[in-house]
Amino acid sequence: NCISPVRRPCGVMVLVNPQSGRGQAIALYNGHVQRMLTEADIPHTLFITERQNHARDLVRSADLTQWDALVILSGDGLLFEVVNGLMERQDWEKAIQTPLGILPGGSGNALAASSNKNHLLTSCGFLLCKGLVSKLDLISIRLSSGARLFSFLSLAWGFVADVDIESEQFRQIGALRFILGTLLRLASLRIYQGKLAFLPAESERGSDSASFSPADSRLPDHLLAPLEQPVPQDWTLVEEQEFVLVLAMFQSHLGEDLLAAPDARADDGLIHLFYVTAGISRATLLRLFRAMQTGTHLDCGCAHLVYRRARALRLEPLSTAGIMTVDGERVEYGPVQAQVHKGAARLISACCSPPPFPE
Ligand SMILES: Nc1ncnc2c1ncn2[C@@H]1O[C@H](COP(=O)(O)OP(=O)(O)OP(=O)(O)O)[C@@H](O)[C@H]1O
Repeated sequence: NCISPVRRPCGVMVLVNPQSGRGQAIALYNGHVQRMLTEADIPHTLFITERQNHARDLVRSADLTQWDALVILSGDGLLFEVVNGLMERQDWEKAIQTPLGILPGGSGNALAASSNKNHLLTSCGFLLCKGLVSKLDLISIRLSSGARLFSFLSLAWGFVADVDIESEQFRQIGALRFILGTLLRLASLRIYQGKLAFLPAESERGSDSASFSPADSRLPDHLLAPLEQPVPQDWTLVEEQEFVLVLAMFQSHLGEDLLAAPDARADDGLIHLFYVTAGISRATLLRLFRAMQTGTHLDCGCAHLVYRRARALRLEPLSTAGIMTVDGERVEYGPVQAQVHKGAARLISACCSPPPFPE
């Protein structure tokens, strides 16, 4: 699915979050990344983020004619800011075509792991130097307040979202925080009540309900009906209303070592929807997460785990408070819906074969 190499020599904006992961991103830049980019003759400028939303503000106002690629040395959270900053620009249509690169510096690094066979910093840096660009799906997320976000990774509610956010207090131990968080949440396993509906991927027609917010012309969500109306008739309503987790994946990896949706590709135009219904035992849930490390959780024969491919979904929690995450970042809690926009952004990744230019 490779569409073109980045023009070379090119100017690269490298955004580093000094707080990401175990706070080693600057050291990674000084130790590895700077040398690789210099050796590959890639002119670049370092921007160190000073606060939340700094990267979002930077790319929203940047003169993008100066930059041929935006590279994030951080976790998925910083890329989430960059994607949304680009989509908030007047010239969003052109801006979102700027190739994006990710060098793993966070504790999750799911996109870096999804787009690379060997998800080491070095292999990501190597890809960046090769400059192969492929398409990346963006998922439009509508929150009940009317806010709209663009996601490239995941939407989570229940167990996974709780672990992600509750384990932030253990940030100092890096990716181990997810294991610790999982064990703690398993010990006090909860049931989450809500309604789930989705448009199956195989549905040919696609909903013809009125599209959203005529005022917002960015990537119109033609599959979604307004939240206060019922979902369109060709959607599937999930009978169960008691869940342990609902997880919509847009990439293969939920974390560096969690292959949640083995078949997912960056631009497959699909939402890989997983949900686990109430009644699952702690031991089985733990087994599922262990199997997810090798992407074999669907082979466990667990009747509580359901997997569907979708193009859009709606989730309506029945509780008024809780945790919901988009790309691992906490978002406002409440009814939410999502629709995939195939290949709307561009990613520097390993999924190009063969290389379009001689090495
Ligand atoms: N200088 C900073 N100080 C504090 N927070 C920052 C700073 N720069 C960025 N942030 C915020 O830190 C949050 C986490 O960043 P990021 O996701 O990149 O790292 P991570 O959480 O370690 O990685 P992952 O998302 O893969 O777990 C983001 O919401 C981002 O806005």
